[in-house]
Amino acid sequence: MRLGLFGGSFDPIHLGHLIAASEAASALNLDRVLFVVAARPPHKTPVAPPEARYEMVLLATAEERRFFASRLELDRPGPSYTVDTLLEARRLFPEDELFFITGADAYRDILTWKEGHRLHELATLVAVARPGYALGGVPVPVVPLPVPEVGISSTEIRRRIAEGRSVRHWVPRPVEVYLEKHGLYR
Ligand SMILES: Nc1ncnc2c1ncn2[C@@H]1O[C@H](COP(=O)(O)OP(=O)(O)OP(=O)(O)O)[C@@H](O)[C@H]1O
Ligand SMILES: O=C(O)c1ccc[n+]([C@@H]2O[C@H](COP(=O)([O-])O)[C@@H](O)[C@H]2O)c1
Repeated sequence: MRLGLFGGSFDPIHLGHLIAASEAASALNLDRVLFVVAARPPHKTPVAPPEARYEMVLLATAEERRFFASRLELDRPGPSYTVDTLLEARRLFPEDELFFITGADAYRDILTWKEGHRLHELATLVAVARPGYALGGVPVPVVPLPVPEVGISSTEIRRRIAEGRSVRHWVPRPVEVYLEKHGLYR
Protein backbone atom coordinates (compact mmCIF):
# COMPACT_ATOMS: atom_id res chain seq x y z
CA MET A 1 0.00 0.00 0.00
CA ARG A 2 1.16 3.52 -0.78
CA LEU A 3 0.26 5.53 2.30
CA GLY A 4 0.22 9.35 2.50
CA LEU A 5 0.44 11.21 5.81
CA PHE A 6 -0.70 14.84 5.46
CA GLY A 7 0.64 16.78 8.44
CA GLY A 8 -0.92 20.00 9.66
CA SER A 9 -2.43 21.91 12.54
CA PHE A 10 -5.78 22.03 10.72
CA ASP A 11 -6.97 25.02 12.76
CA PRO A 12 -9.37 24.60 10.92
CA ILE A 13 -9.06 22.22 7.95
CA HIS A 14 -10.07 23.95 4.69
CA LEU A 15 -10.49 23.37 0.95
CA GLY A 16 -6.83 24.23 0.28
CA HIS A 17 -5.81 21.18 2.34
CA LEU A 18 -8.35 18.91 0.67
CA ILE A 19 -7.42 19.97 -2.86
CA ALA A 20 -3.71 19.53 -2.11
CA ALA A 21 -4.30 16.08 -0.58
CA SER A 22 -6.45 15.01 -3.50
CA GLU A 23 -3.83 16.14 -6.03
CA ALA A 24 -1.11 14.34 -4.07
CA ALA A 25 -3.20 11.15 -3.93
CA SER A 26 -3.73 11.20 -7.71
CA ALA A 27 -0.21 12.24 -8.69
CA LEU A 28 1.52 9.73 -6.40
CA ASN A 29 -1.06 6.97 -6.78
CA LEU A 30 -1.69 6.83 -3.02
CA ASP A 31 -4.12 4.25 -1.67
CA ARG A 32 -4.84 6.27 1.47
CA VAL A 33 -4.12 9.67 2.92
CA LEU A 34 -4.15 10.04 6.71
CA PHE A 35 -4.64 13.62 7.88
CA VAL A 36 -2.33 13.75 10.89
CA VAL A 37 -3.60 16.45 13.24
CA ALA A 38 -0.67 18.07 15.04
CA ALA A 39 -2.04 17.98 18.59
CA ARG A 40 0.79 20.07 20.07
CA PRO A 41 2.80 21.51 17.15
CA PRO A 42 6.33 22.28 18.39
CA HIS A 43 6.46 25.58 16.48
CA LYS A 44 3.07 27.24 17.00
CA THR A 45 0.14 27.39 19.41
CA PRO A 46 -3.15 26.47 17.78
CA VAL A 47 -6.30 28.36 18.73
CA ALA A 48 -8.80 25.47 18.79
CA PRO A 49 -8.26 22.44 21.07
CA PRO A 50 -6.80 19.29 19.47
CA GLU A 51 -10.04 17.28 19.76
CA ALA A 52 -12.05 20.00 17.99
CA ARG A 53 -9.49 20.17 15.17
CA TYR A 54 -9.60 16.39 14.91
CA GLU A 55 -13.42 16.32 14.80
CA MET A 56 -13.40 18.87 11.96
CA VAL A 57 -10.89 16.70 10.06
CA LEU A 58 -13.20 13.70 10.58
CA LEU A 59 -16.12 15.68 9.14
CA ALA A 60 -14.07 16.99 6.21
CA THR A 61 -12.71 13.57 5.22
CA ALA A 62 -15.87 11.49 5.75
CA GLU A 63 -17.02 11.53 2.14
CA GLU A 64 -13.71 10.68 0.46
CA ARG A 65 -12.96 6.97 0.33
CA ARG A 66 -9.16 7.39 0.47
CA PHE A 67 -9.05 10.06 3.23
CA PHE A 68 -8.85 9.33 6.96
CA ALA A 69 -8.41 11.42 10.11
CA SER A 70 -5.47 10.23 12.22
CA ARG A 71 -5.15 10.35 16.01
CA LEU A 72 -1.44 9.41 15.93
CA GLU A 73 -0.33 12.73 17.41
CA LEU A 74 -3.39 13.19 19.65
CA ASP A 75 -2.86 9.95 21.52
CA ARG A 76 0.85 10.59 22.10
CA PRO A 77 1.88 12.90 24.96
CA GLY A 78 4.26 15.82 24.46
CA PRO A 79 5.10 17.91 21.40
CA SER A 80 3.96 16.50 18.05
CA TYR A 81 7.29 15.81 16.37
CA THR A 82 7.13 14.49 12.81
CA VAL A 83 10.07 12.13 13.40
CA ASP A 84 8.09 10.32 16.13
CA THR A 85 5.04 10.13 13.86
CA LEU A 86 7.04 8.63 10.98
CA LEU A 87 8.74 6.08 13.27
CA GLU A 88 5.33 5.10 14.68
CA ALA A 89 3.79 4.87 11.20
CA ARG A 90 6.64 2.60 10.07
CA ARG A 91 5.97 0.36 13.06
CA LEU A 92 2.19 0.31 12.51
CA PHE A 93 2.34 -0.12 8.73
CA PRO A 94 5.59 -2.03 8.08
CA GLU A 95 4.52 -3.18 4.61
CA ASP A 96 3.57 0.28 3.36
CA GLU A 97 5.54 2.84 1.40
CA LEU A 98 5.20 6.13 3.31
CA PHE A 99 4.82 9.64 1.90
CA PHE A 100 4.81 12.62 4.27
CA ILE A 101 2.97 15.54 2.68
CA THR A 102 2.93 19.13 3.78
CA GLY A 103 3.24 22.63 2.34
CA ALA A 104 6.45 23.78 0.65
CA ASP A 105 6.48 26.75 3.06
CA ALA A 106 6.66 24.47 6.11
CA TYR A 107 9.61 22.47 4.70
CA ARG A 108 11.81 25.52 4.33
CA ASP A 109 12.37 25.38 8.11
CA ILE A 110 12.79 21.59 8.20
CA LEU A 111 16.35 21.74 9.54
CA THR A 112 14.92 23.33 12.72
CA TRP A 113 12.53 20.38 13.18
CA LYS A 114 13.48 17.54 15.50
CA GLU A 115 15.91 15.34 13.50
CA GLY A 116 14.81 17.26 10.41
CA HIS A 117 17.92 16.28 8.44
CA ARG A 118 16.97 12.59 8.50
CA LEU A 119 13.20 12.69 7.94
CA HIS A 120 13.67 12.02 4.22
CA GLU A 121 15.17 8.65 5.17
CA LEU A 122 11.93 7.65 6.96
CA ALA A 123 9.44 8.64 4.24
CA THR A 124 9.32 10.29 0.83
CA LEU A 125 8.74 13.96 1.64
CA VAL A 126 6.21 15.64 -0.63
CA ALA A 127 6.05 19.44 -0.79
CA VAL A 128 2.81 20.87 -2.12
CA ALA A 129 2.93 24.30 -3.72
CA ARG A 130 1.32 27.18 -1.92
CA PRO A 131 0.55 30.62 -3.39
CA GLY A 132 3.36 33.05 -2.65
CA TYR A 133 5.96 30.37 -1.88
CA ALA A 134 8.41 28.99 -4.41
CA LEU A 135 8.54 25.21 -4.64
CA GLY A 136 12.32 25.25 -4.47
CA GLY A 137 14.52 26.27 -1.58
CA VAL A 138 13.92 23.22 0.60
CA PRO A 139 17.22 22.11 2.19
CA VAL A 140 16.51 18.34 2.08
CA PRO A 141 15.37 16.04 -0.77
CA VAL A 142 11.62 16.49 -1.36
CA VAL A 143 9.25 15.68 -4.22
CA PRO A 144 7.82 19.03 -5.34
CA LEU A 145 4.13 18.81 -6.21
CA PRO A 146 2.47 21.62 -8.14
CA VAL A 147 -1.21 21.91 -7.14
CA PRO A 148 -3.89 24.43 -8.21
CA GLU A 149 -3.24 27.64 -6.31
CA VAL A 150 -5.86 28.09 -3.62
CA GLY A 151 -5.32 31.26 -1.61
CA ILE A 152 -7.07 29.94 1.50
CA SER A 153 -5.34 29.69 4.88
CA SER A 154 -6.57 28.78 8.35
CA THR A 155 -5.35 32.19 9.54
CA GLU A 156 -7.62 33.96 7.04
CA ILE A 157 -10.57 31.76 8.03
CA ARG A 158 -10.07 32.56 11.73
CA ARG A 159 -9.83 36.27 10.89
CA ARG A 160 -13.03 36.21 8.85
CA ILE A 161 -14.96 34.43 11.62
CA ALA A 162 -13.66 36.89 14.22
CA GLU A 163 -14.93 39.71 11.99
CA GLY A 164 -18.34 38.03 11.70
CA ARG A 165 -17.84 37.23 8.00
CA SER A 166 -18.92 34.03 6.24
CA VAL A 167 -16.58 31.14 5.45
CA ARG A 168 -19.13 29.41 3.21
CA HIS A 169 -17.24 27.50 0.45
CA TRP A 170 -13.89 27.97 2.26
CA VAL A 171 -14.46 24.85 4.34
CA PRO A 172 -16.70 21.81 3.69
CA ARG A 173 -20.29 22.51 4.75
CA PRO A 174 -20.22 20.13 7.79
CA VAL A 175 -17.12 21.98 9.07
CA GLU A 176 -18.89 25.32 8.63
CA VAL A 177 -21.82 24.01 10.69
CA TYR A 178 -19.42 22.67 13.36
CA LEU A 179 -17.64 26.05 13.59
CA GLU A 180 -20.98 27.85 14.10
CA LYS A 181 -22.34 25.28 16.54
CA HIS A 182 -19.25 25.45 18.78
CA GLY A 183 -18.65 29.17 18.38
CA LEU A 184 -15.03 28.58 17.36
CA TYR A 185 -12.74 31.53 16.47
CA ARG A 186 -15.38 34.20 17.23
N1 LIG B 1 -4.22 26.73 0.39
C1 LIG B 1 -3.21 25.85 0.52
N2 LIG B 1 -2.60 25.32 -0.56
C2 LIG B 1 -1.57 24.46 -0.41
N3 LIG B 1 -1.08 24.05 0.78
C3 LIG B 1 -1.65 24.53 1.88
C4 LIG B 1 -2.74 25.45 1.81
N4 LIG B 1 -3.10 25.76 3.08
C5 LIG B 1 -2.26 25.08 3.89
N5 LIG B 1 -1.39 24.33 3.18
C6 LIG B 1 -0.32 23.51 3.69
O1 LIG B 1 -0.85 22.46 4.47
C7 LIG B 1 -0.01 22.23 5.63
C8 LIG B 1 -0.83 22.22 6.89
O2 LIG B 1 -1.44 23.48 6.95
P1 LIG B 1 -1.90 24.17 8.30
O3 LIG B 1 -2.80 23.25 9.03
O4 LIG B 1 -0.77 24.77 9.02
O5 LIG B 1 -2.84 25.30 7.64
P2 LIG B 1 -2.54 26.80 7.31
O6 LIG B 1 -3.67 27.27 6.47
O7 LIG B 1 -1.15 26.98 6.80
O8 LIG B 1 -2.65 27.40 8.77
P3 LIG B 1 -2.26 28.80 9.42
O9 LIG B 1 -2.81 29.86 8.52
O10 LIG B 1 -2.93 28.73 10.76
O11 LIG B 1 -0.74 28.82 9.49
C9 LIG B 1 1.01 23.38 5.68
O12 LIG B 1 2.27 22.88 5.41
C10 LIG B 1 0.54 24.34 4.63
O13 LIG B 1 1.59 24.89 3.89
O1 LIG C 1 8.87 17.72 14.01
C1 LIG C 1 9.04 18.93 14.14
O2 LIG C 1 9.95 19.39 14.86
C2 LIG C 1 8.12 19.87 13.38
C3 LIG C 1 8.29 21.24 13.44
C4 LIG C 1 7.43 22.06 12.70
C5 LIG C 1 6.41 21.50 11.94
N1 LIG C 1 6.27 20.15 11.91
C6 LIG C 1 5.16 19.56 11.13
O3 LIG C 1 4.98 20.18 9.88
C7 LIG C 1 3.63 20.05 9.46
C8 LIG C 1 3.12 21.39 8.98
O4 LIG C 1 3.04 22.27 10.05
P1 LIG C 1 1.97 23.45 10.06
O5 LIG C 1 2.41 24.35 11.13
O6 LIG C 1 2.06 24.10 8.72
O7 LIG C 1 0.66 22.86 10.35
C9 LIG C 1 2.88 19.49 10.67
O8 LIG C 1 2.68 18.11 10.47
C10 LIG C 1 3.83 19.74 11.81
O9 LIG C 1 3.70 18.80 12.87
C11 LIG C 1 7.09 19.35 12.61
